[in-house]
Amino acid sequence: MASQLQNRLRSALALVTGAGSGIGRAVSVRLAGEGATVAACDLDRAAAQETVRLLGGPGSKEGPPRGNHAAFQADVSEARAARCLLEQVQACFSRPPSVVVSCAGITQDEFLLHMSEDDWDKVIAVNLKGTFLVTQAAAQALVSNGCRGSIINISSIVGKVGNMGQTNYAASKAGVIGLTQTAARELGRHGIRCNSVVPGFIATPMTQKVPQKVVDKITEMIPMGHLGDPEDVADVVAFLASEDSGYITGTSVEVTGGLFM
Ligand SMILES: CCCCCCCCCCCCC[C@@H](O)CC(=O)SCCNC(=O)CCNC(=O)[C@H](O)C(C)(C)COP(=O)(O)OP(=O)(O)OC[C@H]1O[C@@H](n2cnc3c(N)ncnc32)[C@H](O)[C@@H]1OP(=O)(O)O
Ligand SMILES: NC(=O)c1ccc[n+]([C@@H]2O[C@H](COP(=O)([O-])OP(=O)(O)OC[C@H]3O[C@@H](n4cnc5c(N)ncnc54)[C@H](O)[C@@H]3O)[C@@H](O)[C@H]2O)c1
Repeated sequence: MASQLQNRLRSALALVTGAGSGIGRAVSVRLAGEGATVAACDLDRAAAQETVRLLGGPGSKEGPPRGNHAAFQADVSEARAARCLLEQVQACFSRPPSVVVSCAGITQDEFLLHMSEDDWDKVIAVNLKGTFLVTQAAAQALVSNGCRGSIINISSIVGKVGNMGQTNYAASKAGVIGLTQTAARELGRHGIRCNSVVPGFIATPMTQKVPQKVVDKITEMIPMGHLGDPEDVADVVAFLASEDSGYITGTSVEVTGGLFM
């Protein structure tokens, strides 16, 4: 990483949900690499703790701790858990997170004709309601403390163009964009920016579940010819977290290799 970026986020406290895997872990590593203190949250406590270890946090084998990073366990789809998460982060660091990245997400893919109500409910609960709950709790904490901030919500290109087998997921990710745009309209006066990142096909455990024939079909459609890496998404998240994007809010930034440009 260029040296001038190594301290770009030195004063930031960043809450990252879904930090235990894939894009959320890459985001945590990148923000910490730019000087942020990271509150790594995941449904899977051990996975969040592993991310903190990778950051050189408490209990790290990566040499002396670099920063006071900390792991938190929460199910973002539960209102009480989301509120408690923000309370715990503020109690731990004596301030609200100035950067909030909602990466927590799931898929429960099935064709519309066969999709169960439970498949629908689970995906909406985590991907859309979970993003709402974390965004709301974080915004309440920032506004009540008179703090500025940057909220970054991870949507998907599927939320813009749809995808076979993903009526639930596509609806959730389209909703994330609308939620984030509305939050941007309401929170701008408080100095809180809200933006969506819209990844395409990124090589993570989530996409490892996709049938290979589908992966092959989609990959052929990508102008850059290959899946993206979680770090490609983290690059954009770090920009939106920083003052280098200080006049950007309400946008959705695609990270797709040109898929559906
Ligand atoms: C031609 C491609 C058009 C692409 C349009 C939009 C592409 C957007 C790509 C971006 C992806 C990134 C998403 C990101 O946010 C992270 C994720 O969400 S990762 C999960 C993505 N999930 C999927 O793409 C769904 C994959 N499909 C499945 O899991 C299964 O097919 C399932 C829906 C569970 C149904 O399983 P079942 O066993 O009942 O059927 P088959 O798997 O045998 O499929 C039947 C035929 O349908 C074709 N198919 C299935 N899914 C897709 C798909 N997404 N795009 C295109 N074609 C699909 C499959 O190939 C079979 O075709 P054939 O009979 O010719 O073999
Ligand atoms: N991988 C892709 O191609 C892709 C593309 C576009 C968008 N996205 C989105 O990016 C985000 C991260 O996806 P990924 O590919 O890294 O997936 P991943 O499965 O590797 O990571 C998702 C993480 O979220 C956590 N999580 C799940 N449910 C949770 C809950 N209720 N509360 C808290 N944490 C929870 C999981 O434990 C996991 O650690 C998701 O929102 C996903 O929809 C992924």
